[in-house]
Amino acid sequence: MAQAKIGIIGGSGLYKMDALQDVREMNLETPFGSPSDAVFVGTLEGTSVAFLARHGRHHHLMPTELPFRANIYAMKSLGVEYLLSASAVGSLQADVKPLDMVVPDQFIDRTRQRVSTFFGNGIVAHVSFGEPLCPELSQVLSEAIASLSLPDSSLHRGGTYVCMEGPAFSTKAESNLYRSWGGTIIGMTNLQEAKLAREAEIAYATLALVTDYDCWHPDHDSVTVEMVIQNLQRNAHNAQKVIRETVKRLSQTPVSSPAHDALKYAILTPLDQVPDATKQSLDIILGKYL
Ligand SMILES: CSC[C@H]1O[C@H](OP(=O)(O)O)[C@H](O)[C@@H]1O
Ligand SMILES: Nc1ncnc2[nH]cnc12
Repeated sequence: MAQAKIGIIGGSGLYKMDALQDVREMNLETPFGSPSDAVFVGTLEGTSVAFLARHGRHHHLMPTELPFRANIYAMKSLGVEYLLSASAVGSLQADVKPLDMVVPDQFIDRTRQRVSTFFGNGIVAHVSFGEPLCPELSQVLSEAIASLSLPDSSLHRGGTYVCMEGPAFSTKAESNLYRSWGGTIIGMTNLQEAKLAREAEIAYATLALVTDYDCWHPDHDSVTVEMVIQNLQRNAHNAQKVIRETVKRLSQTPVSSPAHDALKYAILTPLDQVPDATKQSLDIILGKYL
């Protein structure tokens, strides 16, 4: 039976959910290794949710080192159908200010060293990714933010999240290039999660918390970790409020997401041709098609 239909991945500055009650700490193993940390399953707004600190509770994992597959697989194994990511981002646009919140609807992938698929080893699948973030879940998240009327924080619905490799921040030339491409915000983590969540048929949406103007803005200092953490600390309480409100709304009115059937027409390899070991390691993801 599902332990939690809603999952939360907390990024920089969001290492635990304060309001989570009756918490169980679950140390999960997956065919793709261990997740970033234990998954905390508990009750939020009367609903069972699973929380994972993306970089570990002591922030010991770099973006490049994140066990993305294990993290998404662990969420899937708990029965998660909706996954909310809370992430720190830099702004690439003047009207997107530090402390604002963005619910992006697109990505540009500038990563170079990451595995972003569960497939291979005898099974080929190509999921649709034209709408990389779930529009329905993003809508619930946006409505939750808007309903809270947070002071000092504007909501931006839609926008392009540029996902870079890191760990060093961008050069000015890169930052300006991303601006010229129409990028709205920049971060280092969400693209792989969104792809893997899609392959695992989990609806995924991002609450992007703006912490800085990266390094392009002539009137603002270039991003530093200190700046990111300071602004996140100012915003952490609001982020938790938004997550609680989203969970409340989602549990009252669950949305149906195209992501929940993402594999229906995506798998090219006849399943009776897939090696047993591969079938076994993808059991939780392929289950309903086997
Ligand atoms: C601490 S600044 C850079 C760091 O913050 C963001 O992390 P997350 O997406 O997990 O909130 C960014 O992607 C970098 O990993
Ligand atoms: N400017 C920036 N670039 C990449 N990741 C970030 N996370 C927060 N601010 C960032």
